[in-house]
Amino acid sequence: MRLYPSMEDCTGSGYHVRAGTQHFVNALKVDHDPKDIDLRGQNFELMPFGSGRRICPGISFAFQVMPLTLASLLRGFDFATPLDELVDMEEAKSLIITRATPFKALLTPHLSASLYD
Ligand code: HEM
Repeated sequence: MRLYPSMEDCTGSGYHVRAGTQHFVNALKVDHDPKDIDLRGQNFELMPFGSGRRICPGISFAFQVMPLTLASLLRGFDFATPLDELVDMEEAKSLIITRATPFKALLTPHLSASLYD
């Protein structure tokens, strides 16, 4: 989605970065009450939208739409795992956090069929 990736060497905060360098932010997990975590990229604990100058420009739109989307899904469907097993939260070894086993969910409509048109 990045419109203008940096194609040349550049300098930021005193660091010289060569063109083509892959850059990863090392987000440290600090134990805070989840409701105190700022998702707008301010405190580096959880940055689903990135941070700084290149932070996701869709962030405000996403904040408006996500609760409605989630509420609609929860209102319209029962969620379960295929064999009713607990969700396996084991993490795979990777640069970013991914699941060791893919997450599978079974959604069952629980409202009258006409409401899903
Ligand atoms: C839950 C929803 C979303 C999440 C979690 C998300 C996450 C992200 C992340 C992590 C980045 C990279 C930021 C960085 O490099 O520092 C990004 C970039 C971007 N996002 Fe989103 N995004 C979401 C929704 C949206 C929406 C709704 C739009 C547009 C309507 C959008 C448009 C963009 C664009 C254009 C960029 C590139 C910005 C740039 O490179 O300067 N995103 N997003």
